[in-house]
Formats: sequence, structure tokens, C-alpha cells
Amino acid sequence: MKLDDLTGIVPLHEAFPSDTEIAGLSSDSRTVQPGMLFFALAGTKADGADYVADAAARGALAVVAAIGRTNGAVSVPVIEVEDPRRALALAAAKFYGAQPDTMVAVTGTSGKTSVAAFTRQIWEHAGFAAASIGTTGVVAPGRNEYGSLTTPDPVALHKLLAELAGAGVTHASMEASSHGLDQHRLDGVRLAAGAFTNLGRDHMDYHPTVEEYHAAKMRLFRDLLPRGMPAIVFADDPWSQATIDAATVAGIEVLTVGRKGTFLKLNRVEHERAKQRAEIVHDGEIYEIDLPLAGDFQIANALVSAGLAIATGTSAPTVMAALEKLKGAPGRLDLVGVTPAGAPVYVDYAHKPDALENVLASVRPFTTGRVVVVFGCGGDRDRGKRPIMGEIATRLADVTIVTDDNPRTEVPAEIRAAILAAAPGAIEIGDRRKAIHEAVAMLRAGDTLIVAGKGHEEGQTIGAETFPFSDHEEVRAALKEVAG
Ligand SMILES: CC(=O)N[C@H]1[C@@H](OP(=O)(O)OP(=O)(O)OC[C@H]2O[C@@H](n3ccc(=O)[nH]c3=O)[C@H](O)[C@@H]2O)O[C@H](CO)[C@@H](O)[C@@H]1O[C@H](C)C(=O)N[C@@H](C)C(=O)N[C@H](CCC(=O)O)C(=O)O
Ligand SMILES: Nc1ncnc2c1ncn2[C@@H]1O[C@H](COP(=O)(O)OP(=O)(O)OP(=O)(O)O)[C@@H](O)[C@H]1O
Ligand SMILES: N[C@H](CCC[C@H](N)C(=O)O)C(=O)O
Ligand SMILES: [Mg+2]
Repeated sequence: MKLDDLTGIVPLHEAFPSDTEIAGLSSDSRTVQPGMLFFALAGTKADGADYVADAAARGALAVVAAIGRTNGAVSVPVIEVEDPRRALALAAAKFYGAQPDTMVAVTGTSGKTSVAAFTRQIWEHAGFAAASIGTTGVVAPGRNEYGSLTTPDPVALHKLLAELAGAGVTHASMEASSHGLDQHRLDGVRLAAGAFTNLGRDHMDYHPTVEEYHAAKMRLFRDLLPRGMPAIVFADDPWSQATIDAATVAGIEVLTVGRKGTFLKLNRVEHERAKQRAEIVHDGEIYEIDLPLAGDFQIANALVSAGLAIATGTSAPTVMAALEKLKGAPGRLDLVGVTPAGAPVYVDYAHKPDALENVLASVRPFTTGRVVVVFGCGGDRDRGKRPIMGEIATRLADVTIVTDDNPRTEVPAEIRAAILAAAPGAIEIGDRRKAIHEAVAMLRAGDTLIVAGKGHEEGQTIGAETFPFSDHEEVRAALKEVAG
């Protein structure tokens, strides 16, 4: 790509002719190669401006930085822009070029991974080559890769989108995390629709207030989705109205789904253990759907996904038929097995208050005995949620076992103590393996066990090290033990 292909994003600099070739883009000096543009970004831990010399030493062509940021003394030309993060995202979109034709993004505190996965499955059912991108990685025809960030950084994201488009993928759904939105990671994505699931307490270590957290999510409608495009909004959340208002002000076409929804109206739900029957009205037609998933919240996720698919052109009858075939995203109320007495054991990714509340409430209707929960809270993350989750667990479960979940650099016992302070009667078993084994061993007929917090994760991070660990594997091993 030539420098003048970035007109309007990165201004031309007198040091360069407009046909100067750019070898690539990077915001991490450690990955700079000769001829690349280095974007100096101010971050939470470091400031890219401090790594300009490193980038220059590795052959950076020029540095793109915020106005006045680099303070001279730089051996390569500095191109100043208002907002380097946004410039990086738009430049990455230009540099890599192709994107799947129909792209949608979903935001919300909970349900993003599930909605991204369901939307992909609906499109697959309709016969499209479809992909999903998010917390559990990238899934596309012939491709299933574990990911690290929910919303990848712009360079990785646009490289991926170009690869997907090149491989013939026409439809892609992605998660828009609040970090991703706040850091302009998706600013260059050409979106055909957006969606909102719900808002609860999350990432309070990053966003100063819940209003600012909501505002970060609203960037999806305010700044990213072109005017007049559709936003699917789950209508039954306390933050639904504020979301509808924000999207309406931004000139977005708001389509609501849920009991209070008008685009897809949920009339009635009947629960069974592993499935639920829903009556949904769309455009005057009534559809009776057997959703093969447990949990009230999965109805919400299915409706949001169905809304996205219909709003981007898939016919309603095709979408409704696809709902009957949905598979849960890995580690989302995932039934791993049952004990010899018939007690089911689920692995679930609930690691925030609302998610824990939802998952515990949703197994209660089919639990005739006790609801048992094993969970912990991550270290180096929002400390405020610990007692809140302790309270929720002891209120909604009959047996609460507090254990470790990625203590990272914190003292694990202190994290557990913060949960236990609001969890009278809870049992403390720090070692997660032991906690899972003891929980499975105590199950009787009619009980349900939820192992919450890690879902699809495959490691336990203690200090700076991540040890292989899988809730699925531990549950399977424990079930084998009791089967004996
Ligand atoms: C807090 C946060 O979101 N951090 C993300 C952010 O980093 P940052 O900009 O704050 O980076 P920084 O470490 O302060 O460094 C500043 C700049 O100096 C550069 N640098 C640094 C060192 C060096 O030697 N040379 C150099 O150039 C860095 O590359 C960076 O550009 O931008 C980076 C590139 O996009 C991300 O990798 C990084 O994610 C970290 C690893 C992270 O843990 N993020 C989590 C919290 C996150 O984003 N989570 C969300 C939501 C999860 C969910 O709820 O689903 C997600 O989307 O995954
Ligand atoms: N619509 C929903 N409402 C409330 N809770 C939900 C909903 N969907 C999922 N959950 C709960 O949240 C957990 C995470 O779900 P999912 O991975 O789909 O959400 P997410 O928004 O991608 O979360 P994260 O930001 O952690 O990646 C699930 O395991 C379940 O406990
Ligand atoms: N994307 C989230 C995942 C948290 C999962 C939980 N297992 C934990 O470690 O707190 C984060 O990194 O904050
Ligand atoms: Mg996710």
C-alpha cells in the first residue's frame, strides 16, 4: 500500500513522496519491521511514545502519534494525528482491504460470545459461508482457533477479516467488548448491523462508572454503525431503554426483541430440562420453536441472533428453523455429564454478578434437590464484584464452594476471603481441582452442579504462569471417579 492510500486518515508528511510504499502497520514496537508505520498509542500500562526509538531502530518508516506526544528528538519522521487509535483502525482496514460482505457486531455485558456463535450457526444453516470472532476464538469453514482477546486489536482483526473474505466467507459476526469499543479496535469494520444484549456490572476496574461503561458500549451505535442501519436491541433489560434512546439519537433503525420486543416478540416460553419451547411473533406470523438449550438467557441470546440474521437479509422461516438446531457456545451452560444418580453437571463461564445470578436461577426450575455451585473470582480484576458474587451464590444455591479462578498476581486466599465475607455458610476449597471433585462427590439424585467462571478456558493463571487446567476435564475425571 502507498502512503497516499491513507489520505484522510494519516496526513502526508513532507519527508515522503505520496507514492511511498508502506510495508505494514504496528502499534507494538517489538513487532516493527523495516518500512512499517509505527502507531504510538498511550495505553493503560505503557505509552507507545516511549518506544519510538525502539521502533525506529527496527526500521520504522515513520511514527504516527498524537499531537505533541513525541516531544522531538526522534530519528524518523513523526506524523501527527488527532486520535492515533482511530487512525490505526482505519489504516488497518485500508491496508488489509477485504472484509466479509455482511458483518455484524454484538455488545452487552453477557451473551456476546453466545450471540456471535448463534448468528454464525443461523447463517450456516441458511447456506452461507459464515464466521464468528470472539472470546472463544475464530470459527469459520475449515478453521477453529482459540483466541485471546474478545475483540482483537485492529491489525490482527483486519488481517483476519481479509483472510476470511479471501477464503470465501461472506458473513461474519463478532463481539464488540467495551474495551474494544473504547480503544477503537473495531472502528474500521464495515458493519451491516449491530446488537445489544444487556448491561450489568463488569470491568469496573476499567470504566469509572456504569454510565461510562454503557457509553463505551454505545459507541457501537453512535460512531461505528452507519446511520439508518439496523440495531437489534434486547428489550427486557433495565438498560434497554437507555440503549434504544442512544441508538435512536444516533439515527440508527432500532429493532427490539424479547417480551417487550416488537421486531421479534416473545409471547410464551415453556421450560424443560435441556430444551425450551418458545412462541415468537415476527411480522404478524407466529412461530413455535423448540430451542435445544437450557437457560432463560439463551432465549434472549437466540432472539438477538435471529434478529441480526433477519435484519441482514435471511428469511424469517429459515432463521426460525435454524433456532431448533442451535448448539451452545463452548462452556456456556455446557452439560458435561451426569452422575450415576442422574445429577447433571454444567460448566459455565459466569464470572460476573449478573451472569452468576442468571445461571443459578435458570437451573432452579428443573432441580428438585440442591443447586451446588463452585466458583471463584479472578485476580487483578474488579475487586468490587467479589462480595456481590458471594451474596448471589449463597442466596441462589444451596451449597456454595468458593475456590480459585486465575488468581494472577494476587494472594488467592485474600480473593476467597473477599467472596466469603458475603457468603455465610460457604465452603472454602482453594484448589480448584479438589473443589470440583468434592462437589461432584456430594451430588445426590435431583441435585444440579454448576462449575462457574472458566467456561472454555484451558488454563489457571497463578502469578505470571498459566498452568493447563480445564473445568471440562476435571468434571469428566470426577464423574468417572464417582461412577467408580
Ligand atoms: C487494558 C487493555 O485493554 N489493554 C489492551 C490494550 O493495551 P494498552 O494499549 O493499554 O497497552 P500498554 O501495555 O499500556 O502499552 C501501550 C502501547 O505501548 C506499546 N508498546 C509496549 C511495550 C513495548 O515494548 N513496545 C510498545 O510499542 C504497546 O503495544 C501499546 O500499543 O491494547 C492491546 C492491543 O490491542 C491489548 O493487547 C491490551 O489487552 C490486554 C492484554 C488485556 O488483557 N485486555 C483485556 C482486559 C481486554 O481487552 N478484554 C476485553 C473484554 C473481555 C471480555 O469481557 O470479553 C477483550 O476485548 O478481550
Ligand atoms: N443474555 C444473557 N443474560 C444474562 N447472562 C447471560 C446471557 N448470556 C450468557 N449469560 C451468562 O454469561 C456467561 C457468558 O456468556 P457469553 O460468553 O455468551 O457472554 P459474553 O458477553 O461473551 O461474556 P464475556 O464478556 O465474558 O466474554 C454465560 O456462561 C452465562 O452464565
Ligand atoms: N475476559 C475476562 C475473562 C475473565 C474470566 C475469569 N475466569 C477470570 O479470570 O476472571 C477477563 O480477562 O477479565
Ligand atoms: Mg465473550
